Amino acid sequence: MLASVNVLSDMTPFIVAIVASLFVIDGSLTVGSLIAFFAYVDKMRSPVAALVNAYPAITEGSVALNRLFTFFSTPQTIQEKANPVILKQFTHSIKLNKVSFSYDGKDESIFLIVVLKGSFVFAADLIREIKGDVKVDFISVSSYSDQTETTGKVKLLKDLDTDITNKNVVVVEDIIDSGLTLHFLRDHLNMHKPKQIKICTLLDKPERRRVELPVDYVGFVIPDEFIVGYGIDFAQMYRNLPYIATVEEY
Ligand SMILES: O=P(O)(O)OC[C@H]1O[C@H](OP(=O)(O)OP(=O)(O)O)[C@H](O)[C@@H]1O
Ligand code: HPA
Repeated sequence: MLASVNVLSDMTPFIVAIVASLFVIDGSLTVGSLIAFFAYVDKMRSPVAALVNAYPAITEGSVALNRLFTFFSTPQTIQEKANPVILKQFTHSIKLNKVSFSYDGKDESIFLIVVLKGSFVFAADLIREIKGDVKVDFISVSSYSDQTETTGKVKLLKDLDTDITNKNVVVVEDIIDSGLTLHFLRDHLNMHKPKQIKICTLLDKPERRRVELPVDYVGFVIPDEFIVGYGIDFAQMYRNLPYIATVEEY
């Protein structure tokens, strides 16, 4: 439609020139009138051409407006409580002591694989307590979306950058809940043929386990509560809390 209007508008001067020339030959139109008419036609054509050229910008604008309306009319998925409790300032801190990992009793160098995002605070504290050779890489997975229940689908967002073939790997997790994340990760990492994989987690919630998963190093076994703080989130919030807290009523 737009193209045909454009073509028609471009062809107008030619059509007018041909028809008017025939009138001039015929004697029913003077050359002066033809020139004046030609000038008028061009003036009428310009606004139509400008409108046609502006059409893509108008369409883009209406799509953008539509998106804005959709954004403003989307209901909030996380409802704030009417009277939220303000958390008091905590003075406690988390301190890791006497950290060591062993592989078949041998003192070999290790390769830490930090599972983003939740483990970044724990891993930062952990790695500074490790004596001896240690290398680190990051892998990013997600399965909780903005809710307190796993979606059951683990999405790999970022793979390792380094080759771990024949390496002594320690996977560093913040929390193990259903176990689905580490189950997926263990299978994924095994494809790279490491020498051994050990699993280290700050928190373990065994009551919620959906799959069997041997865990080698556990900081704390915790009850079935939703945890936030120290890198751990609820809908991407609260990772900055310097302590570990539980979310009520979920
Ligand atoms: O044992 P699971 O039930 O699988 O749960 C554990 C996983 O859930 C959290 O990650 P999340 O998907 O929330 O991503 P995040 O680390 O980026 O917060 C947490 O950091 C673990 O990786
Ligand atoms: N808190 C935050 N993220 C989580 C949890 C939790 O208790 N369990 C699994 N992912």
